[in-house]
Amino acid sequence: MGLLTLGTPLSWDEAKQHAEHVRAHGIEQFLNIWNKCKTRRSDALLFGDEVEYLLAHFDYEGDDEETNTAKVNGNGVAHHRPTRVRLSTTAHELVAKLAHEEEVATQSGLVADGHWVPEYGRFMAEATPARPFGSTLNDLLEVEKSMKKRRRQAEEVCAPHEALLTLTVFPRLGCPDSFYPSGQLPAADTSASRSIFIPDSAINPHARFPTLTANIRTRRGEKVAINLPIFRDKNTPSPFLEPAPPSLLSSTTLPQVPVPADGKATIPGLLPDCAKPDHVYLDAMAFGMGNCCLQITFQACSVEEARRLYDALIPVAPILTALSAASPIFRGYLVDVDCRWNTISGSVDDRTREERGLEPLRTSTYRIPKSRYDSVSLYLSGGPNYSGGCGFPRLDMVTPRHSPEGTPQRPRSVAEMEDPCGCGDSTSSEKSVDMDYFDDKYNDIPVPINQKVYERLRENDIDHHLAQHISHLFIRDPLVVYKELLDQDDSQSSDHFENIQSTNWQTLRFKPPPPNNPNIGWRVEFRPLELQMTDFENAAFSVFVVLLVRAVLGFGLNFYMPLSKVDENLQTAQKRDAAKSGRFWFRRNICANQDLLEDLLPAPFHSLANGGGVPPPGYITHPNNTDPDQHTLMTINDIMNGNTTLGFPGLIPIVRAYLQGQPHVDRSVRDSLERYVDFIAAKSRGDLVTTASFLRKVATEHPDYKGDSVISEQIAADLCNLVRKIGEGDPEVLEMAKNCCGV
Ligand SMILES: Nc1ncnc2c1ncn2[C@@H]1O[C@H](COP(=O)(O)OP(=O)(O)OP(=O)(O)O)[C@@H](O)[C@H]1O
Ligand SMILES: N[C@@H](CCC(=O)O)C(=O)O
Ligand SMILES: N[C@@H](CS)C(=O)O
Repeated sequence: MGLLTLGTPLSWDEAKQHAEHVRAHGIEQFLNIWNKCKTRRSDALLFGDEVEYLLAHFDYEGDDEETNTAKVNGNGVAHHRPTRVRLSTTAHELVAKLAHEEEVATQSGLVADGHWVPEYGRFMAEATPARPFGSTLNDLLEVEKSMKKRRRQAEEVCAPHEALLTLTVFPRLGCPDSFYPSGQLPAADTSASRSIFIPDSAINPHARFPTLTANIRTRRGEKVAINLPIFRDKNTPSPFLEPAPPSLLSSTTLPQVPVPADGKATIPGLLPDCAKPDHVYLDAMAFGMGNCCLQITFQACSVEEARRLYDALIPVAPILTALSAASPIFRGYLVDVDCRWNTISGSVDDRTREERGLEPLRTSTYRIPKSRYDSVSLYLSGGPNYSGGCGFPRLDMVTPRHSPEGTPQRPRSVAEMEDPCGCGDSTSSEKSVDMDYFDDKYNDIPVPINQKVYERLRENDIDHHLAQHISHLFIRDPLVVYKELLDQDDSQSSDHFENIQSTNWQTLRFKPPPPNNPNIGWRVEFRPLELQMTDFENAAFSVFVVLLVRAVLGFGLNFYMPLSKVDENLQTAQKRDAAKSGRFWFRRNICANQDLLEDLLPAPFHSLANGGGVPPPGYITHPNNTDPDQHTLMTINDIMNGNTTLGFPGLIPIVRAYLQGQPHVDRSVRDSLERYVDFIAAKSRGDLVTTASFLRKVATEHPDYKGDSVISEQIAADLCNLVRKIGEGDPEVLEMAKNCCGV
C-alpha cells in the first residue's frame, strides 16, 4: 500500500508543472532524514508481512440475485457448488469495518488482530500484523497465527456469499460481468483507464488510485498494453485472435466508451492492433495492480545493515518468484506464464515512446530501460566488503561502461568530482579502479540517473552508491500531486520523497525512517512473492525469508552477481514451470567466512561452503570456471537445496545451519520452524508443485474444460471455491491439495 494522503489530486497536465518542485523538496526531505538518522544504531530486527486479498462473491444455483439470499441446505449451511464467481467491489467497505475494529481495540488498550488498509482494486484488501513481529526465533511462530487471525477476522464480517481469497490473480478479471454487484458498475465509466474490459468503478475510490491510473496513461501518451502468450492446448485456435468485447463493438449501447486513439482494430470485430495474435491482451492498470502479493519488511540495526540486506536479497528475488509462482490464468484464459510480475510492470509503465526508445529523444529527458514497476537496477551498498555509509569501498562512479545513448553522464572517477567522498582517506586512483570493477562487474546494466539530484546528494556527503540509488528513483515524475500539499515543511514531512519512492515499485524497496516516528528505523521490503492459498504456506515463505536474512547477517553471505543476470533470472522465473525446469544464474562462492559455516552444514556439504572451483560438465559458468566470482546456471533445487557435485551448499542447508547454531532454542520452536523450512525444501525439490501448476492442473482437468485455453465462468467458480476452501482449511480439499500446500 503506497502513500495515502488526502487532497485534491491534479490532472497530469497540472501535476507535471510541479514535478521539479516535488523532486527538489523530496530530496531535501531525504537529506533531512539522512542527517538525522545516518548514525542511528541498534534497532531491533523487527519484521512484518503484508498479505493482499481478493474479495470474491459466489452465486449459487437458486440464489435470488435481487435479494442476495443464499440457498441454505438442511443444516443451515449455505451452498454447495457455486455457479459463478465475481469480484466483490464492496471490499473497500469491508476494510473500513475492519479498520474500525482496530481503532476500537486500540482505544480499549488491546492489540487488534490486524491492520487493514485498502488496495488498488475496489475488490481488494491488505492486512499486516497490528504491530511488527519481534526479533527472536519464537516471534517467527507468530506469523502464521497472525495470518490466521486476520483471515478469521475478515470472514466474520464478510457477507454470506463472500470470501477473502489469498489468490494472486482473479482468473476472470476483465471478462464480461466480472464484478459484483454489477448494477453499481457502469461499464461505460472508463475515463481514467480507457479500458475496453474493466470499468473505472472497479478501482478503489481513494483519489490516489484513479489518479495514478489516469496520469500513467496520459504521461505515457497512450494506453498501457500488455500481451501475455496464450497457453497453447490441443483445441486452442491457431492463430488465436480474440473478438472485440461488447464494450468496443456496441458503441451504440455504450456510447460513453471511446474507442481509444491507440486502440483501433485493422480487422473489424477484432481487438485493437496493439493486441498481438496468439496473446491475451490486457489494457489497464487494474490488470496488474488488481493482483495480489505477499511482501515482507525487515528493520535493520543500521543503515549500513539495511543496505547489505537489500543487496543480498536482490539475486534471491527471482528464485523465490519462481518458487512462489501462482498466476497461470488471466482474463479467462490459461497463459503460458506462471507469474504476475511482467503484467504489473506493463500495467504501470508510464514511459513515453521516447523514453522507451521507440522514438528519438526530443521532449523527454532520458531513455529509461525499465518500467516503474520492475527489478532492481543498482546494488546499494557497493560490494561484499562494504562497511559504512561512507566506508569501503567509497566508490564514486556509476556509469556502466556501455551507457546507453541519452543517459546523462556522471563523473567517471573520483578525480572528476569536486568533493568526492567527504571522508578522503584513500587515493583517487585506488577508488577509480574499484569503481570500474564493481560497476562493470555487478552494476552492469544501463541506469539513467537524475544528475542534479545525484550532485545534491554528493554535496551532502552521501556516498556514491546511495546517491546513485536515490537519483535513479528520481528520474521518475511524481504521478499523484495534491494541490493542497505542495508546500510542506521539509524538516517534518517526507511526503514529496515518498511520492517518488512509493511509485518506484521494484523487487526490493529501501525504506528510510519516517521523520515523525522515532520508533521506526531503516527498513528493507521484499516484494516479489506471489500469494499461496493457505496461511501456512504464506507464513512458510515469510519465515524462510526472515531466516535467510538472519543467515546472511550471521554468516556474512555474499550473493553478488551481475544485475544483467538477475534480470535474466526474473524473466526465466515467470515462464511456465520454471520452478521445475528453469535454469537460473547464481553465485557459487557465497560464503567468505567458510569456518563459520562449515561445521554446521550436513556432512555431504562439508568443505563446500565456499563453492567455486571447476563445475561439473553440463553446468555453464560465467565469467569463467576459475573466477572466484563465478556464477553458474543451476536449477531451483540446486540453489535452494544445494548440489554436492556442483560444490554449492544451497540456501536451505545454510538456513538450517543458522538455526542449528542458535543456542537455547526450545525444541518445539525449532521443530515448528523446521516445518516451514521443510515445506520450502519440498517445493524446491519439486516434491510439492507450485501454486501455479496446481491451479493450471485443476483448471485443465475440470470436466467443462475443452482443451481450448478458456476458463469459463463455471471453471472459475469451481477453482475459486476450491481456493477458498483450501484457505479456510477444509480438511477434505486440503487432502486434495496436499501435493501443493504440503499439509
Ligand atoms: N519498525 C518496523 N520494522 C519492521 N517492520 C515494520 C516496522 N514497522 C512496520 N513494519 C512492517 O512493515 C510492513 C509494511 O508496513 P508499512 O507501514 O511500512 O506499509 P506501507 O507504507 O504500506 O509499505 P509499502 O507501501 O512500502 O508497501 C508491515 O508488515 C509492518 O508490520
Ligand atoms: N499488488 C502489488 C503490490 C502493490 C504495492 O506495492 O503495495 C503486487 O502484487 O506486487
Ligand atoms: N497499492 C500500490 C499499488 S497502486 C500503491 O499504492 O503504490
